[in-house]
Amino acid sequence: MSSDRWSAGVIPYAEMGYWRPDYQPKDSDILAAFRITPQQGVPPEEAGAAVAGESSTATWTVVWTDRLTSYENYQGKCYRVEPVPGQDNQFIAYIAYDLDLFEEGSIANLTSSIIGNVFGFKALKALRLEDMRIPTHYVKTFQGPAHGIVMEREYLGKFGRPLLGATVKPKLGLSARNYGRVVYEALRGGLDFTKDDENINSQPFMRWRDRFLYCMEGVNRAQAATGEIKGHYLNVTAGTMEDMYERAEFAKELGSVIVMIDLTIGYTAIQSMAKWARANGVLLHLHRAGHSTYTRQKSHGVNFRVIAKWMRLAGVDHIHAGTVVGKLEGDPNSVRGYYDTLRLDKVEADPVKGLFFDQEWASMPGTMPVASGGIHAGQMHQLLHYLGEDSILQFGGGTIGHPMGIAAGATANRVALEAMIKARNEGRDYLAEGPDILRSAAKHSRELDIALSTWGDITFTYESTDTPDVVETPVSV
Ligand SMILES: O=C(COP(=O)(O)O)[C@H](O)[C@H](O)COP(=O)(O)O
Ligand SMILES: [Mg+2]
Repeated sequence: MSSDRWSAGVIPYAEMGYWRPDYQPKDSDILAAFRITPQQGVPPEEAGAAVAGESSTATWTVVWTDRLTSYENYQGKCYRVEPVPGQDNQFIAYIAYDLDLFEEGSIANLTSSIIGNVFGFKALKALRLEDMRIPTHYVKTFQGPAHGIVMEREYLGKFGRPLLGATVKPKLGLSARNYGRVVYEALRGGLDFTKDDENINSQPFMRWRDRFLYCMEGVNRAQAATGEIKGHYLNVTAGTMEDMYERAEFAKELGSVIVMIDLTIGYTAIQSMAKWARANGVLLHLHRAGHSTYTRQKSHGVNFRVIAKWMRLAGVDHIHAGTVVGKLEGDPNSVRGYYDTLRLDKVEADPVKGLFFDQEWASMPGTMPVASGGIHAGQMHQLLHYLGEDSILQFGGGTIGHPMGIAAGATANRVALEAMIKARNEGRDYLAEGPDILRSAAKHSRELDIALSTWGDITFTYESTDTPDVVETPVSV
């Protein structure tokens, strides 16, 4: 390293040792891929070095106290910068961080480094964290999903098909008793779960305790009517940890198999609830409320695949991860990448799916991805094809908006799903034959017939904002 490093004043980050094209990342390093858009006149290597510096040890000027540390170990090292195909001023900067920089088992600590200050850097026009490689050394310091996909299926006694759910609508305003009726109708009609919406917490029109009581009455009656285990995601999101624990304890006391939290509660609160969920044998559902404020734009923010990784480490059993075909953002290839990240034990780097690194989960259980937002029974073949069997398909409007009522909406979804699973198990090309499979199932189900005639033509075909840079073949849905 040049002795100029110790000249007083401001010297480029690259010369301070944060640009290290010779560096070979270690197996135990935490790796990050950032999309950088430098300001005019800032060389990409300097921009990458600045991100490496500010997200690890550096400040804007030389400090003599570096000499009191083994600073070369603690420095983040930008080891590669590549131009993004088709973009004249975007680069992917790869940065390696030594494991020593991070506290074990803390998403808060990991993120305070990696996304702490760097996104406000004046020398960058925009910055996006595209992906991270979490070494197994660090994976093993996290609890991971409170129960995981396998255990959830065993608790529920439900195998071989996606699970079905519905978000109670309208989002706000129902009284506790009317709310409980929606839960009952949807569950007895054939769904496995119903769900509080992200913004249902404890408002004046329906306090949490009343909601919990009426929802659990609905769950219990539906279980008795169908002989199946049913659940309602009781949203315990609240202003303080104490309130969340109180609500979760009450949910458990009433026999709920699942509670729910919103991403807005913060990483530490999520990890605390995951610990609680494992200790108490209650499944933990996470709604990614708020994520699009920073995940959606391609040049700035944090890609959802990184949030998915952090949340699997943090320990949630369910996470909303996109539908491909529904009303909200979700490019098919990117969504495949998120689902792989959440479910597989070993995920291979794949630029088509936007996955920059191999990721080993070292037997950490999987998190169940939840598809929710503008989906309906007429899309069942596509949902099964894109999202696979270990997923939860959630139809809010697509259950509660059924002209024959809520239970009929639920039945339409269940019949459509079972017809599709049967076709798949018989080896049919269910994606191509999907509409026919649904139409013949509808001959025996008036509920499905009406669902198809009401929503069959509804599609949300808009261009995706967030797509991987390398696209296999354009997929039309
Ligand atoms: O209320 C809904 C869906 O309602 P509906 O089924 O009536 O459209 C969920 O909050 C969103 O799907 C969340 O989005 P995401 O799952 O993408 O985070
Ligand atoms: Mg919602």
